[in-house]
Amino acid sequence: MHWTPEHAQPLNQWPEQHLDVSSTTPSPAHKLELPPGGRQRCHYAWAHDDISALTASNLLKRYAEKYSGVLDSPYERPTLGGYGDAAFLNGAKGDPEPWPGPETPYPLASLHEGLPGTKSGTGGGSGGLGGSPVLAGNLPEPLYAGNACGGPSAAPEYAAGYGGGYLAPGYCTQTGAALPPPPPAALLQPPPPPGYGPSGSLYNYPAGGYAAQPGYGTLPPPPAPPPAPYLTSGLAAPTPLPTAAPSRPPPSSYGFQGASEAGVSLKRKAADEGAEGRYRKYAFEPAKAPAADGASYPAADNGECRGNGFRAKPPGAAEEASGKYGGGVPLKVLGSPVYGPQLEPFEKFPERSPAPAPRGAFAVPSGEPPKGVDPGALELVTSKMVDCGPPVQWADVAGQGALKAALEEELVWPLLRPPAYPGSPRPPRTVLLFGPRGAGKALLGRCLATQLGATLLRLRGATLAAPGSAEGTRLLQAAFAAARCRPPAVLLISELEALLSAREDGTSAAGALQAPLLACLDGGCGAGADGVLVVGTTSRPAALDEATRRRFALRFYVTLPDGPARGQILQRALAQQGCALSERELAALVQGTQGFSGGELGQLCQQAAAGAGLPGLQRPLSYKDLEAALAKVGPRASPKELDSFVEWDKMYGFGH
Ligand SMILES: Nc1ncnc2c1ncn2[C@@H]1O[C@H](COP(=O)(O)OP(=O)(O)OP(=O)(O)O)[C@@H](O)[C@H]1O
Ligand SMILES: [Mg+2]
Repeated sequence: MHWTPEHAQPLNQWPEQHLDVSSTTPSPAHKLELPPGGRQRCHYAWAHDDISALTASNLLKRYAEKYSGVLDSPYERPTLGGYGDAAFLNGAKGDPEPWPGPETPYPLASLHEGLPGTKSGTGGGSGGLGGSPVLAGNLPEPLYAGNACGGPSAAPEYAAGYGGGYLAPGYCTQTGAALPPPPPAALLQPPPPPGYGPSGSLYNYPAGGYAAQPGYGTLPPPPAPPPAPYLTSGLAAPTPLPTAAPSRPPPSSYGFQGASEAGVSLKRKAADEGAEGRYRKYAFEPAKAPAADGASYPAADNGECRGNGFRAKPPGAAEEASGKYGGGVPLKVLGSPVYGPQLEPFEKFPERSPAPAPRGAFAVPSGEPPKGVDPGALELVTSKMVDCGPPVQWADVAGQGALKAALEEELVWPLLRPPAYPGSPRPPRTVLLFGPRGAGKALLGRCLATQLGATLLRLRGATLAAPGSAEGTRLLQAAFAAARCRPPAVLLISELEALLSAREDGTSAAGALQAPLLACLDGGCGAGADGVLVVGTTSRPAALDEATRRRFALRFYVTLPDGPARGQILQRALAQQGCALSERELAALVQGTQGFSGGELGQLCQQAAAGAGLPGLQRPLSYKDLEAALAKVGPRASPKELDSFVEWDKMYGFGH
């Protein structure tokens, strides 16, 4: 090829032209244009194709020697820029200075990274010699094998070394005269020294890539990286970090109130690491198989039910715990040893323990029905209000990573641990969970009971305050008393706001319930006793007056589920209906259910099933059914309402 005036391009356009390395003589028409900053020496390679066979052979020999020298040198080499001929790749020869032009110098990676077959296979093909985009971007592709543009293949002798691995895609537009063929690949890439076998791998990736993570949003496993032939087989390859979550350090004290905001927020951030981080146990677990009888909750069996999802066994019946509870440990010695003596078969009012448990532990036995409590109401509470649902683990609550971590750190741990020293601060016994309806407040209350190994008693504010319910006060007091009789106990009062504000028409007993509630929260009905945790939930925190608000030592905002959490809740709900959506359909559904609470997502699935005529219809639920249901079920919480939660949280919440 002869030089033509079309090569007389300004320097800044020069990289658009192709480059021949067969000559070191600059063309007279290649005017030197000094970029800003000045460049003292600059030579251009000049293309021509009329060199003799002898010259060509000499050139080939020269470059072969040069590059075989490079390849034979130790692995830790400087970048090409350090070599005398670094500019070979940038179009200028013998200039070791970085390119001082207006653009930043082209990054020159280590030559090893650019060589075909090394680990830099992810650079979109631009990781060729030195990874120089100039070179890669201007080589006329038709010369090289592996040309995605369909150009003629390279001469067979170059195909192996120039397999197109370093050609970035998109060079099809370069149809100019071809460069002289590059030197044979065999010369540029001598056989690796012994031990540098192509099978050597830099990282311990599994051959087939990593398995997809369970749960929503599973992505296809990442492709295994290309082999790294430059590692000797004897070299110890870096090992991926261990996947087991490190054990969490115990809290240094019970001073939850004094925890600094910064420290708390850092802990919360760590909690958001979800399944991959140290809070792995908070990861949502796939749907559990429904009970054999179809009931989601085992039938209440008051003789055995402790209200925390666990059934106490007769003495001596050692039930092997599942892996979750520590293999080989009988189920009845759950969690902290503090609960060992209490996790015995429940009797209605167990005898007071002769040896009182240490003060401050959550499980101080009492067992005596308090005086002044209506026995009938107590009996009613005991038989009707003890929740015998299945245990709820942290992983059963989708999302809410930071909140779950906060509850565990601020509530569960302090309650489970004995006091650090006599007179140390008493752990909190009251917590308020507020947030939109169906956000999972009650679910978290049940989870707390499970974590504490506690009996769960449930009260609904709206039921107690129902018009005509003169029993409200008696039931409320009895519930507190019953909780005290069955320590450790969690008393879950949902719709708390219903107990507080009397209706204007006077049909509600709500106003009358506020005083007994406050008295009970102050410990008058046993709530202050060790071993009872009161969990109040409300979707109208603004309705709480200051007196009530102050009674709750901790106040947490339960937010609506985010996208991944919605996906998990949906997947779980749909799996129970035998419906499996594709990933795309699920993603679309998650997108379409923004602002839905967990409860509303459950309603959506039920509506879809009802709309499709299930369960009579013998086909699985489809995406279309869900789309149709979306027209009927929507989010109830308005943006304004959500803003008010955020505001309230800022003012009175614990700010997890
Ligand atoms: N994060 C979640 N993960 C899994 N299920 C959830 C989640 N949030 C809500 N749900 C499900 O949604 C339903 C309603 O939840 P829950 O009763 O706990 O809401 P709530 O906040 O107490 O509502 P309300 O204010 O009406 O009392 C339950 O079936 C619960 O299992
Ligand atoms: Mg609720």
